[in-house]
Amino acid sequence: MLAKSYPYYLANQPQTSKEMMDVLDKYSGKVATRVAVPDAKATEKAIAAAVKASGPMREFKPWARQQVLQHCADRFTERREELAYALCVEAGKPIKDSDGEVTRLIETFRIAAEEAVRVNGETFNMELAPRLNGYHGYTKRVPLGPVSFITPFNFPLNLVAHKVAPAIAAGCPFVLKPAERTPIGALIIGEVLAETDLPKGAFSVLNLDGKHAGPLVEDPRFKLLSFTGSQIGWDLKARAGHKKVTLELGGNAACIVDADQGPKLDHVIERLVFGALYQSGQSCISVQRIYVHESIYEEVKKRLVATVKKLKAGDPKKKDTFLGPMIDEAAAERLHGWIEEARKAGGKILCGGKRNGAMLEATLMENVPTDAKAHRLEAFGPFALLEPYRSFDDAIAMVNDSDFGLQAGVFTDSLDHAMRAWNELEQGGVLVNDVPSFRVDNMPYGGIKLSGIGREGVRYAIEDMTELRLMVMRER
Ligand SMILES: NC(=O)c1ccc[n+]([C@@H]2O[C@H](COP(=O)([O-])OP(=O)(O)OC[C@H]3O[C@@H](n4cnc5c(N)ncnc54)[C@H](O)[C@@H]3O)[C@@H](O)[C@H]2O)c1
Repeated sequence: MLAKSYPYYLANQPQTSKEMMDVLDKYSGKVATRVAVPDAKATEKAIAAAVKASGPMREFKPWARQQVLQHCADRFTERREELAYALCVEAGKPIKDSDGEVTRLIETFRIAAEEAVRVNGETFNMELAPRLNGYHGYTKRVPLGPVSFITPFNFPLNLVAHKVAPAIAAGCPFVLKPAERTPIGALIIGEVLAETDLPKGAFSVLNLDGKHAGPLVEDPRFKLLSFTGSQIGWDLKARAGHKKVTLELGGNAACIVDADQGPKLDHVIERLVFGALYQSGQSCISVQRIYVHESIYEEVKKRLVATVKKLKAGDPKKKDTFLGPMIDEAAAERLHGWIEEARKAGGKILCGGKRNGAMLEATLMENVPTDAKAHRLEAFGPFALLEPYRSFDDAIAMVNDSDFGLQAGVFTDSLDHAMRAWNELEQGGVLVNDVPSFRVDNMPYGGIKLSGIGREGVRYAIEDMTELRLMVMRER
């Protein structure tokens, strides 16, 4: 069950407001609950409180940060069902996947609890020449200070966790603006954080829409803006002034299926279907382009289509639903338009292609021209295209023919091809024998090209939220 309404959080405290925002059940389209919306004064108070909390957060020692993070992980475990249900309703995410996301929320906080006591510097030798005898160098990592976070709709818990948990581990006060279509996950995280003894002002969770989030981007009192979302991130970076900016943006991830899969093809098909269609393809590392060696192309195509046609679509609250709705009708309409455009330009629909409101059928296509939107832009929906390739050189070139570079996958038993993929694919990460849609929460995760700058994954986010401070000591 969801609460009737949810407060926002200002300087660790729940707040009501005259202005309320509806949150829709994404499957039924009905109002599921309402959230309190802060005004401009509250945003200013949240920033001032974060500035004031910088000192106390710095002094809030690693063991105390660890305890807070552990408490959160324990409370999320106790509230697992409620969290999964909230996600299922607010994001239309199938309940099994929602439960999986709660697991990742818990894991991310547990990883951060471990990392909180491992934020180390180094000792280095400065005696490089006789004139430097007796000099020693030491570094430690110090928190940056107040940081601002903006998160997208598609992982309302885990992408919030990837900012909030490292911030606590690093000792940075933060102001978070969750996606306005899916704020509930972040607000339950806020409710749990409010139970802890984090210093006053250490966190605020503000239910703002993009138009009212300007101060989180522009205010110079923030030392870092960490943004996950669409290409709008680049505009925000241009407005962010001198602060550090990390951007986790989208992609049109590709996967290569090399020749000679033999009996392993069963696993390849299962992973490709998952990678392309899991949570209706609304993942930044969803498989959008599948390049298959020509010797097995027809077989892979036949088996993919047969598997996709069996997937259960519909109510995300039902346990056996694989494919739920897209986030809203406009998103489904947009991708449906791209599919139609690709079809008219010579692409062939292998399965799916029809839309009913926010429900878009799982769609596979081939012969999609490389300049079609469905090929070049981020589909961010239940869609993938297939193309055969002749040589591994061709496959690498096809994957790299993209403005994005988040993750790519390659199924191969050839060590040479695996190494070539790792060396030559222009990506933040290369998955060998799995789909690019794979992520574990301690790995460095992020992209190049239009997919962003910086890496998340708890330890890497902590690096972004701290800076090195050097001490040089001379013996005398
Ligand atoms: N690389 C990653 O880790 C990753 C993970 C998940 C999603 N994504 C990307 O996120 C996108 C989907 O999410 P979305 O539709 O919520 O993205 P979005 O860019 O529309 O919204 C993301 C967030 O930015 C806010 N926002 C929008 N305009 C703003 C403005 N002018 N000023 C301040 N904030 C503003 C939104 O309110 C929301 O909170 C996809 O492109 C997806 O690939 C990337």
